[in-house]
Amino acid sequence: MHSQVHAIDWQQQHLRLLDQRQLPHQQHYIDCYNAQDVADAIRDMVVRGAPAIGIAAAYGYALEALHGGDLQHAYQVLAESRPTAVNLFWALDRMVALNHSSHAELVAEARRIHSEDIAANQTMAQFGASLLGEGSHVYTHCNTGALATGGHGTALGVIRSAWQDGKLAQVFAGETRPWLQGARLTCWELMQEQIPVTLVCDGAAAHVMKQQQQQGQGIDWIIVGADRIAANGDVANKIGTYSLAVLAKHHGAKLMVVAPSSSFDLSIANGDDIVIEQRPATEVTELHGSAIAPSGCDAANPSFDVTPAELITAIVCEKGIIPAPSTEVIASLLSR
Ligand SMILES: CSC[C@@H](O)[C@@H](O)C(=O)COP(=O)(O)O
Repeated sequence: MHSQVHAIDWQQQHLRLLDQRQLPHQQHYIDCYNAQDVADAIRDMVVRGAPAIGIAAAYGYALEALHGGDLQHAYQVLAESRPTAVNLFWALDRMVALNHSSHAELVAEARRIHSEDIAANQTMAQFGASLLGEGSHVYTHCNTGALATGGHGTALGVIRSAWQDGKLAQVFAGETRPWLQGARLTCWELMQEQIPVTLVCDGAAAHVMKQQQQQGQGIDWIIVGADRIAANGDVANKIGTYSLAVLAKHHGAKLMVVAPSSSFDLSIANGDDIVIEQRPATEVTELHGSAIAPSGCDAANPSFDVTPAELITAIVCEKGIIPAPSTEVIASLLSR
């Protein structure tokens, strides 16, 4: 692993979370002592990114046990924090399965969920990087790095590993309105490792792709993460991913989705049944607490969208590469 920040730090009796709302300008930490503290941190975006949300929730559940709290209540508040990332429910279910265990065993399980995620990221990164050719131009969206996971990252893990393999010419990072995870977090992570990144405002993606193509330096791969992958390979990810998938088709770019097996939800046949989180309108109508839209303006703020499987070139998880995702291939790979 590299010198990446620790977004989630277990401190024996409490959980320390890097407050991602304040990045890149301040590295401020928030201490959580029970499940409610962790649920608040997830809902308020202190910790975000599907795998990181799952890991934090597992620690939140363990904290409640450690301090003799009500585990049913812990499950409930954590499960209600954010609806789309299935990793949250996957991690909580793993904890509940150990309900009659000691608090030490619950803490150990949370730590296992954390370390398994880091290992999965390393494996996926190698698989994903193997798909890239020399001198690749890639485009990513939101933040899928060390901050969004146990460490290393999913899509950003592939980008990190491809850079180490000498395969990358340039990374383009979409800013990702309204929380600006791309601008604030992805550019920060990449610049710390001197990986060449150009920040692109969301509305400029089509133009940048056309321009790169005209210059003979077209985007080879769009590489993104996932919050929930349905049985047929439809992928819910940060709002704007679907637009990029459509653009990729028009501009001859391939689309790679990188996510651990904990992001798959085989109980959902296709993406239509994935619950899309709607966040407050003020996140769109205000910037840093100042109004940018007329007072009383209505705003839609879906946090995620669903990209149909047919637009995805490959899904990469720690169990392998799924080219042209379909229900059959996904079921077969995940059962290994
Ligand atoms: C490895 S993170 C994968 C996804 O969780 C990521 O792309 C994303 O959409 C994060 O959304 P966020 O709202 O910041 O939690």
